[in-house]
Amino acid sequence: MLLIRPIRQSDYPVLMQIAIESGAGFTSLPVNDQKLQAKIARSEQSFATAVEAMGDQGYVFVLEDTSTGEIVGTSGIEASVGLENPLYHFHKSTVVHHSKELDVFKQVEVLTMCNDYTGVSEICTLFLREPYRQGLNGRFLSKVRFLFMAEHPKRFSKMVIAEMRGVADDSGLPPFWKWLQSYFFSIDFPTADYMIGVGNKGFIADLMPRHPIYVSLLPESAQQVIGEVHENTKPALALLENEGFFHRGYVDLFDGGPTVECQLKQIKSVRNSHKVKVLVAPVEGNATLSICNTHTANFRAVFSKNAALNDNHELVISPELAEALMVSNGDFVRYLSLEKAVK
Ligand SMILES: CC(C)(COP(=O)(O)OP(=O)(O)OC[C@H]1O[C@@H](n2cnc3c(N)ncnc32)[C@H](O)[C@@H]1OP(=O)(O)O)[C@@H](O)C(=O)NCCC(=O)NCCSC(=O)CCC(=O)O
Ligand SMILES: NC(=[NH2+])NCCC[C@H](N)C(=O)O
Repeated sequence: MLLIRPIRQSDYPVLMQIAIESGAGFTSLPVNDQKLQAKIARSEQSFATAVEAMGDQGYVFVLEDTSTGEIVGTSGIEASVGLENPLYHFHKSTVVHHSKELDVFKQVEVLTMCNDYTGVSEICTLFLREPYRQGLNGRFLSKVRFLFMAEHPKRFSKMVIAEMRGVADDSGLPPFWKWLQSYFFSIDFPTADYMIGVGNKGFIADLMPRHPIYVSLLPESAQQVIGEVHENTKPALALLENEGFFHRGYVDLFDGGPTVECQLKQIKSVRNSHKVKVLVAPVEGNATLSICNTHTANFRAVFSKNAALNDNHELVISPELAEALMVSNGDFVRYLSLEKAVK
């Protein structure tokens, strides 16, 4: 069975392995002992703390294959970004240059640096190891955040964003970064991404162009990737677009990847999840459900067909699922169908 639970200290070696596998551009997992250890400790503390209002919490979930005990994926939520460390984006907007005398009307695009998403919640760190990229595993890992947020809304902002990794060329370097590197930064992309990942962001304010940038003055290769995602991130974006996330012109400073947003209560999986009591009994349902308990430190989520609603609006779940979810008769769970919507 595949089970999602909060990360713990003993998962450190595998988190480091995933940080290495995910590569440059996967900003939230820098290959740095101290930062990864601190990330786990902060997550443990966040899950364990009774939170009445969102603050500086960060939650990391792992996907465990219970048949082997192996960790095969990660998924995360930052409760409120940009408060400890500024959160920067470029915003792409339109400027009109118009001369009545000459009858010239030019609409041009500019990128302006901003901190517009300060204080919102961010979903992040979505990574599934390659052999497990099959069936409903990726959907489960992405959507589990929405079950948790639906169950614990006080811990999160009304607005949720996701920063999607931008396009990289065959050598792994973002075409968008190349012009910034040559004119402004003089450091390579992995170094810049690493510095962001470990929270050293001061160099952005020091070195970034101070004025809005005309998109048409950038090299063609940089213009083309603004708002586009990395090949490996296309499934992650498709999952979020199905949830109702959309792009409003905010892009990453370094690789031009899009940041997408959705109001928490508008997220499809938040709207379509239900909280019910459980009844533990052998059962074979006809739809695959993703189910979580209502705990925080002992949060558990699974997906299975061995669950179905009965006429009393209880969710009947098999004893095996009840044990994995740490629930018994009469406890509450929250569930969501993982089936693909018929288009
Ligand atoms: C993101 C995941 C976990 C997704 O898992 P899978 O690859 O198994 O996904 P999947 O279930 O097969 O596909 C999910 C949906 O994407 C669609 N899909 C698949 N390939 C596609 C492509 N090339 N272009 C467009 N859509 C595509 C599928 O049809 C499906 O849509 P339907 O459901 O409609 O059929 C994985 O790909 C992964 O680990 N990627 C590498 C790491 C990465 O780049 N992570 C995102 C970083 S960005 C981040 O972390 C922020 C975002 C976030 O946290 O959510
Ligand atoms: N444009 C970017 N590279 N943004 C970071 C994308 C990766 C992802 N959001 C993470 O958790 O790390």
